[in-house]
Amino acid sequence: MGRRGRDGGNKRGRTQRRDFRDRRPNVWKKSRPEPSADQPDAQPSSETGWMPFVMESTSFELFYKKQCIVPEEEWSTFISTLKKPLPTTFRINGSGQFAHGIRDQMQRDFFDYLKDGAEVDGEEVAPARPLLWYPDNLAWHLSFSRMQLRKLPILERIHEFLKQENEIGSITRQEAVSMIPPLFLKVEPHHKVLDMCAAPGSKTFQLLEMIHQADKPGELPDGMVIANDSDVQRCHLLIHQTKRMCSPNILVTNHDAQLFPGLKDKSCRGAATLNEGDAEGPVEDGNRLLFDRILCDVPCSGDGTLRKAPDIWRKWNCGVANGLHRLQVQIAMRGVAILKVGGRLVYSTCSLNPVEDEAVVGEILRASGGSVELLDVSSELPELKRRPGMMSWKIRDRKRWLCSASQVNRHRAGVVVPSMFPSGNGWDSSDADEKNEGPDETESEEGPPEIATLPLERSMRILPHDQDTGGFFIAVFQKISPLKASITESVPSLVSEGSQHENQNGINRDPEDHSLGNGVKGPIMDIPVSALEEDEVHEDEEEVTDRIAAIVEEEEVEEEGEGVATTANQRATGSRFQRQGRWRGVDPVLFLEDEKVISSLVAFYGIKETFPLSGHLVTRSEDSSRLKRIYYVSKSVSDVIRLNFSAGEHLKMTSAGLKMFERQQPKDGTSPCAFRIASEGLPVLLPYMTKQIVFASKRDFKLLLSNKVVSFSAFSDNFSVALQNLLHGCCVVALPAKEVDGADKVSSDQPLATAVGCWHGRTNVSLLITKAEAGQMLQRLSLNDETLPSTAVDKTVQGAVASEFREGETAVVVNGDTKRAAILTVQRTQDDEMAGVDRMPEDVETPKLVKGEQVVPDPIVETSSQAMDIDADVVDVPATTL
Ligand SMILES: C[S@@+](CC[C@H](N)C(=O)[O-])C[C@H]1O[C@@H](n2cnc3c(N)ncnc32)[C@H](O)[C@@H]1O
Repeated sequence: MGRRGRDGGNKRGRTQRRDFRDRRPNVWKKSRPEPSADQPDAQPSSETGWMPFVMESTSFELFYKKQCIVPEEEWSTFISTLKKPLPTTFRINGSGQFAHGIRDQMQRDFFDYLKDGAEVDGEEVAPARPLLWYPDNLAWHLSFSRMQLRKLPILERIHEFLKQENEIGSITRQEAVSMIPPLFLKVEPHHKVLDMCAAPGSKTFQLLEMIHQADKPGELPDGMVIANDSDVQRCHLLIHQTKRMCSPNILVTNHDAQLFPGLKDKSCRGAATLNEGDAEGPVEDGNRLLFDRILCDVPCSGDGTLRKAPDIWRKWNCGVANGLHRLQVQIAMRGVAILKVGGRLVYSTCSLNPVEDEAVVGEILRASGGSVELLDVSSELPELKRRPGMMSWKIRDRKRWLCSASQVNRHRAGVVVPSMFPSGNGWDSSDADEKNEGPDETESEEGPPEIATLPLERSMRILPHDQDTGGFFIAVFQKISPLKASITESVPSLVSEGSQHENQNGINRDPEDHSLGNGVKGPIMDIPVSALEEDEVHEDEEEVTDRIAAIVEEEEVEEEGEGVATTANQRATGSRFQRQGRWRGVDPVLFLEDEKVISSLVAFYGIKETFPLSGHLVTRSEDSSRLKRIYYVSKSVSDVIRLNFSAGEHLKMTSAGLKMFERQQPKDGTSPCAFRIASEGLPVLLPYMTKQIVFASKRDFKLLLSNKVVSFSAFSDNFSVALQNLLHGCCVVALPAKEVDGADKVSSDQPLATAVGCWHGRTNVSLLITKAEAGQMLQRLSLNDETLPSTAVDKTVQGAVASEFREGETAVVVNGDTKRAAILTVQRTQDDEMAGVDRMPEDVETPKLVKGEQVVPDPIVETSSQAMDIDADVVDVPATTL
C-alpha cells in the first residue's frame, strides 16, 4: 500500500489539503448498503444514498495506453481485471507454533469441501487455492463473492474462522502481491534487517517470521528487524501488528527514511555524523549500524491497488507519481548507503507508474556509481508470474507528453527532473532555448521516448490479470562495493542534476528540524492540491484510522500513571514524556539495572542463570520503583541500543523488544513478586522458568481453558496439590507434549505442547488470556473432542444465582439428577472481558453455600455476567439446567 510522505513541507499546502478534505464528502462515514452480486462495491450519491463506484478514468487509460503497459491485445483484460474486486488472500503465520496444523485443519475442514465443486444459485464457487509461489502452501487465495458467502453456510463458517484466526494472530490477511518483497529479500535468522517504510506492518511481520524461522525453544536468533515509519501514529499500528509475533528481536523507530540515522560508535575512528553511510574508512561492523537486508516499500501513488480501493479511479492523476519520484529515490539511496556490502535491498511499490518504478531503479543504479547491481532473480520463486521491467516510457506533465529531460519547460524543471526519464540524462543549459519556455497547458508530444541502457528489465512487474492479484513492482539490488564518499554527500542533489532549482530540492539534513516534514521540498509544492490528497486512497483509510485511534487510546490508558521519572518541570507542564536522545517527546529506552527488581523476578520465577537478563531488560522509565512494564530485548537489539548510546542517541525508538513483565500486585499485597508475565513474553521466558510453573494433564488443561476461573478442587488431585504448592501471584500452567500420568511426574525438561499464563488466587486459578484465545487454543490442541464433563452452565442458572447472591459471593449449585455440581461466583465480568488479559480476576472466596445434597467431585467455577444485591442463602435450580 502506498502512502505519500507527510506534510509535503509546506504550511500553505497543509491548509489547502485540510480545506480540500473538509469540502470532500466522507464516503466512509455512512454505513454501506447491502451490496448485490453485480455491484459488490458502492459509493454514496446525494439523491439515492448509494451508487456504484465509477470505475473508470480517462486520464488513467490514456496514460497507461500510451506507456504500452501491456500489449494492445491484453488491454481489455487488463482493464476489466482492474475493475473486479480483489480476492481474499491470507498467510498462515509461518513460524507460529501451529502453522502447519492450521493449514491442515483448514484444508480438511473447509477447503476440501469446496474442491468438490460447490454451487450457489447455479454458479460455481471457486475452490480455495494455495498461492503456488509461497513456501509450504502457507498462503491462500479465496474468491467467493459476498452474495455466495451469505448463501452458503460453509463459506460463512470459513469467513468466521478466518476472522477469528486473524484476530488471534495465527493468520494475516494480506494482499498476495504484498507478500512478495520479503520473499525476495531472502532473510536469514542472523540478518540485521531494516524495513524503511514499515507501517502498517504486514511485511515486517513476514520479515520477523523469517528471522525466527529456525528457532528452537529457548534460543533466540542473532538477527533483528528495525521497523521504521515516518508517521508516529502508524508506528503504533506497527507495534500492535508485530506484537503478535512475540519477538524480542524487533525495534520500532520513527524517522523519515531518507534521513535514517547512521550510527557509529563515537569512540571509533571517524566520529559519527548523521546520514553517513559506509563511505568512510573501515570500522568494525559492531561499531556501526549497517544492514544485511533492507526493504524499501516506499510511499507511492498506489494505483496497483485499484481493485481493493476503487475510489482511486475517481482521484487518479499522474501528478502524484511525479511528485513522489524524488522522495522514493532519496529513501532508496539512504538504504543503499546503510546496506552492508554483499547485502540485498528490495525496492517495491504498489504503483504501476514507471516514474515510481523503473525510473527510480535507473536512478539508484546511476547514483550509486556501480556500488549496487540490479539482480536478475528470474530463477527465484519460479511459480510467480511476472513481467520484465519497462525499458521505455514517457513523462506526462500537465498536458504535455515528455520524451526526455531536454523537453522540460524551464519553470517545470524543479518538478520534472532528469532522473524520471529512461536515460536519466539532464539537459544542457546551453540548450535552454525557447522550446523550454513554452506553455505547458496545451497537449503536445515530441518524438519517440528514450530507451534505457541499464538492465531495467531485470525488475519485476506483477500485473493484475496474470494471476488475479493487485499490481505491484519489485526490484532486487545487491551491494557490491561501498558507496564513494562523494556519492553519499551528493545524494540530496542526485535527482535534480541539471536543474536550476537544485538548491531548493536538497533533503533536510538536520534531524531536529521537523518543520520540513519528510525533507522533500520543491516538487511536492508543485503537485496540484487535489493530487496532494490522493496518496492514501488505496488503503481502507477509515479502517486504519479507527484501528490507530483504538490502539493509541489503549496505549494512552496503559501509559497513565507509568513510572516515568517526571521532573518538577515536566509535572508542571503536564508532560508525560521525557527526551530520548535528541528527540523530544519520547520516553527514553533504558536498560533496567535495579538489582532488587531483577533478583525478585529471578527468585519468584526461578529463572535459570542461563537466561540472559543483564543488558536484556529495558524500561521507558528512570524510576524503577514506579515502573509498570519491563521489556525484553534480544542481544542484537541490545547491541543497537548500546550503540545508539555511544553514538549520541540518534535513533528515535518507539518500541524495543517485547513486553515481558507487567506490574501486578493484588490489593492485599500477598504476592511476593510485583510483576506478572505478559502473555507475549511467556514463550521466551518459559524454557528458563523453574518455579511458578505446573504441568497439567489434557483433562485439567481443558478444564482451565474452558473456564475463566477454576477452583483448585475442580482439578484432579495431583494437579490440585501442585497448584496449591505455588506462591500466590502469577503462574504458568503448561501442557506437556506427551500426556503423562500425573502432574508430579513431569520433569521441567519435558517438551511442551503449550502453556498459558494464570493468576494463582487463594482458592482458584484464573486465566490471563482472553476467552477467544483460550477457545483457539482448545481448538488447536484438539482438546474439544475429548469427553469431559460439560462446563457450560445454563443462562437460567446463572441468572438465578445472580438474582440470589451478591457480587463476589459463590454458590454451589447441584444437579439433583446427576449429582454433578457447579460453583458459580457472581462477578461483573463485562469490564474484564473488555480489558482482556490485562485485568486480574478478583479472588474467589471458598464456596459458602451448598444446597443440601452431596457434592460430587468436578465442581466447575463459572462467572456470571449479572450481579444483583440480594442477600440470600440458597439457590434452588431446576435439575435439567445443569
Ligand atoms: C507503502 S506503505 C508501507 C506498507 C508496509 N511496508 C506494509 O507492508 O505494511 C508506506 C509507508 O511509508 C510511510 N512513509 C511515508 N513517507 C515516509 C518517509 N519519508 N519515511 C518513512 N516512511 C514514510 C507511510 O507512513 C506508510 O506507512
